[in-house]
Amino acid sequence: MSHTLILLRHGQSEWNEKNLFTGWYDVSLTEQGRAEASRGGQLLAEAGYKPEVLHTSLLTRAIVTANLALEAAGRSWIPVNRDWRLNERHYGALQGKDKAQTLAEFGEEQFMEWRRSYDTPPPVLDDSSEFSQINDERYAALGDSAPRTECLKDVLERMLPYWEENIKADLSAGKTVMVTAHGNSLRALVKHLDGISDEDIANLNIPTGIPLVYELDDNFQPITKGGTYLDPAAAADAIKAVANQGRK
Ligand SMILES: O=C(O)[C@@H](CO)OP(=O)(O)O
Repeated sequence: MSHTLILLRHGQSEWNEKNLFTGWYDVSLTEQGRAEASRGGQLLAEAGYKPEVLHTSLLTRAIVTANLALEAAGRSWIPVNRDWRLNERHYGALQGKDKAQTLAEFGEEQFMEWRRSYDTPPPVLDDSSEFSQINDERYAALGDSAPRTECLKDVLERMLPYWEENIKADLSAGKTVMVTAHGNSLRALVKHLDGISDEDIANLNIPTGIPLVYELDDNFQPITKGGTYLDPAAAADAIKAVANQGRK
């Protein structure tokens, strides 16, 4: 039996538009982001996909994207699970910083190390920062283990238990699963699914608002490596734009 997994990165957020490192900071979608989310749902409906259960992060931009996409697909009624393990990577002390300014200040190598290396986290974010989530009630259960910065490896390690215990369980039950999450939490999941090396994952970028569909075999291995974007031409352009963020 094959399994259908739909990955959807949230639509353009207010801080994507402003070119700021976002991480766990909770921002809303722009009008463009809302339109991308609805179009993502239309693409699903046109291709005949019917999500039966939704998993999202605890961040508004993913939640609103899922709501808009499911509404457009006529599937607003499906059960929902939300978990911090699907959150964007905590961007540490870079949260709230301008990407172009950070590139200019620290140079290409350090900038890319922080953005795309597998195992180098940015400096930790101080709990007293206006960009900290340390007193946010939605993470209260994490206590002192709540992250103050994360590299992609950290994201993979905290996301995998959720994949194993929650998402795979729904897929095993024969459900079409939609996961609405973030650039880096989805990069971590795709790295795991496609077996991408620690080096090569630096070159993988995920566009906003375009569904990426994986058909998985009995062993949860992708039948088509890399999955299938429902609008491949738009995805290719948007992937380039994400890769080039921070550059004029
Ligand atoms: O700022 C962020 O949280 C992420 C996603 O928007 O950015 P980047 O693509 O630079 O990892």
